[in-house]
Amino acid sequence: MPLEVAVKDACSTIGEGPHWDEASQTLYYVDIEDKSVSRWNSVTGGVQKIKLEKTIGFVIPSKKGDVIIGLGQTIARLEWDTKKVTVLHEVDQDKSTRFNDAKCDPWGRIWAGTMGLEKQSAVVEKEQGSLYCIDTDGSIKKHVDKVSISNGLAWSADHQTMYYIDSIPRCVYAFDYDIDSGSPSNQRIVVQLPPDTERTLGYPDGMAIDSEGKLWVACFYAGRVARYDPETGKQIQTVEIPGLRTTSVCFGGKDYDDMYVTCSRHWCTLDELSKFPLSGSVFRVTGLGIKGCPSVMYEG
Ligand SMILES: O=C(O)[C@H](O)[C@@H](O)[C@H](O)[C@H](O)CO
Ligand SMILES: [Zn+2]
Repeated sequence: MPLEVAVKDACSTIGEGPHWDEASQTLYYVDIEDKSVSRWNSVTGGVQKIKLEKTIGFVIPSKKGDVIIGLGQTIARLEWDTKKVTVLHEVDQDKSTRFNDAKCDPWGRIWAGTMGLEKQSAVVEKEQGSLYCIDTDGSIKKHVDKVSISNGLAWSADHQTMYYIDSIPRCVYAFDYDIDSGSPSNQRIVVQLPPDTERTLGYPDGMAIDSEGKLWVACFYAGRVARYDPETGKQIQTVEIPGLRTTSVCFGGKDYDDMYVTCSRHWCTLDELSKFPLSGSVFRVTGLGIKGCPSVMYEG
């Protein structure tokens, strides 16, 4: 299936957190260690970038018209035009962590997780992170702790299941999900990558769900996005990506039939950069023949 570079050299460090904004036909993404957030206009090809003062783990547009960001250990609002940052919450004050990936549930609550600081890709002090929910009234609550690298999130179409990735145990978990209260329960493993395949099958990272309820998982160090059936835990399709450190995926474009993929350039070896010179770019995959689910904005 056709793959093209949507944004060349989009990120100099860890490209992450693609979020398709339908109204503006733009793609938001972050460059975590570059401390920047960008917005690429798919119609004009133009990119707007805002530099920040701390690492940025995610960006999610809100219904108020600003964006919510995971800035260091804080959740903040960023007004795009004025660049004004307002901190809403600070977490993990007794630990060395930072916010990483986040996603809204179908009701528009933000689920955002933290991770220990990396010295190298996927090298962290284990179980330092947590998963938080920021409700539409602005309140924050911790739901899961002892997370190593909090990553991809997705919800089933019937809203009854929440999927969640911790990259270090290399699994995708499922929880029963109560959409009315925003509470997950009954955690179980639905996909487990086999041991000793870290450099071939990679670490599961960002995730998106398609209209058939299948999970698309960015596989860091594997240069691919893998499609899994959460019912069987089996891989059913893969898309090769010319960036070994594939970090995340979302759907966008007309009818949500395009897939956008981010990857990292951070800590790439010279050998890796010569084999994968496009590391750090944002890719668009077309012709998949499936439809993805929209990115949900924050309703608060
Ligand atoms: O993209 C992310 O989520 C982290 O910020 C990354 O650093 C990688 O995930 C990690 O290194 C491999 O799992
Ligand atoms: Zn990630």
